[in-house]
Amino acid sequence: MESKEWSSGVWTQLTAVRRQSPLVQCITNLVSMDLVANTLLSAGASPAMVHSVAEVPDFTPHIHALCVNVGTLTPDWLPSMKAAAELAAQLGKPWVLDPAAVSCSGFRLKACLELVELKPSVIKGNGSEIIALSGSASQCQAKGADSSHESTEAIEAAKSLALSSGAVVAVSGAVDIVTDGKRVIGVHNGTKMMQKITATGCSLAGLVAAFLAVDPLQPLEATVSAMSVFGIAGELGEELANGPASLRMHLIDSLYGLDETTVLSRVRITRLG
Ligand SMILES: Nc1ncnc2c1ncn2[C@@H]1O[C@H](COP(=O)(O)OP(=O)(O)OP(=O)(O)O)[C@@H](O)[C@H]1O
Ligand SMILES: Cc1ncsc1CCO
Ligand SMILES: [Mg+2]
Repeated sequence: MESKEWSSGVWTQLTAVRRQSPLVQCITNLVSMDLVANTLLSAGASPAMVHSVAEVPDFTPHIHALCVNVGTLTPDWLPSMKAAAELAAQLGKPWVLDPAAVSCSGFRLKACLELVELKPSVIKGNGSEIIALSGSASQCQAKGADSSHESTEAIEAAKSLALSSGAVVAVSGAVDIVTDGKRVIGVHNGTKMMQKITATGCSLAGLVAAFLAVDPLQPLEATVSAMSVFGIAGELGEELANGPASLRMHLIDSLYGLDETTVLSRVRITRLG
C-alpha cells in the first residue's frame, strides 16, 4: 500500500478528529504542555492537562484518550500517570506512552518499564528512546531529550518492543516509523527544522492519542495518520517561517487550516517491511 491508498484514510481520520473533538487527558512534561495543548486544539481535539492523582477517578472515565509523557518526571508524578493509565486501559480507552528522555536515569527507565506493563495502545519515542526502552542499548547511556540515533536505526528495537508489549510502536525522526511488530510503515512527511522546536515529539504523541480516540480499533493506521498530518503541517509551516520560533506558530496555523486537497497531495507513506 502506497501514499495514494493511505491518503484518503488520513483525511477521513483528521475529519473525524475535527468532528468528534475527542477529550484527550495529557499528563505531559512541563516543557511541552503549551505546545501539546495548542497542537490538539488546532487539530480539532480537546486537550485537558489534568495531572493530579486525586482527580483521576472523577476525570479519567470521561476522556476519549490519554497521553502520558515522562519528560520531566519526578516521584510525585508517577502515581497519577499509573493510576490514569491503569484506569484508561481498564475502561478500554486508548492511551499513548511517550518515554521522553528515558535513558537519562535508572529511575526513569524503571518508571517507563512499569508504564509499559499497563498496556499502552501506542508507545511513541525518538530513535534513542525506543532503543533504550526495548533493552537494545548495550548499556544505560545518559541521554537527554534529543535523539542520537536515526529513526531507521531503531526499526528492529521497535518491532521487538511492539511484540513484547502488545503496543504499536512509533519512532519519530526524519522518517517516522510505525510498527505493530509485523508491518513496518514509514511516514516521510515533516521537516528537519521541527527538531529545533522543543516538544514537537511530545505534541505528536498527543496528536496520536486524539487520532486513536476516533479510530481505536486501528491503532497502527491512526498513528500513521497523526504522524503524516503533523509532518505536513510542519512542511507547510516551514514555507512561511524564518526559523524555529516562527515555524512553531506556522505549524499550528497550518495544522488548523489543512484542507482535503493539501492532505491528499502531500501524504507520503510507504511500507518498509
Ligand atoms: N530530520 C528530519 N526530517 C524531517 N522531519 C523531521 C526530522 N526530524 C524530526 N522531524 C519531524 O519532527 C517530528 C518530531 O520528531 P522528533 O524526533 O524531533 O521528536 P522528539 O525527539 O521526540 O522531540 P521532543 O522530545 O522535543 O518532543 C517528527 O515526527 C517529524 O515529523
Ligand atoms: C527539553 C526537555 N527536557 C525534558 S522533556 C523536554 C522536552 C522535549 O522532550
Ligand atoms: Mg520526545
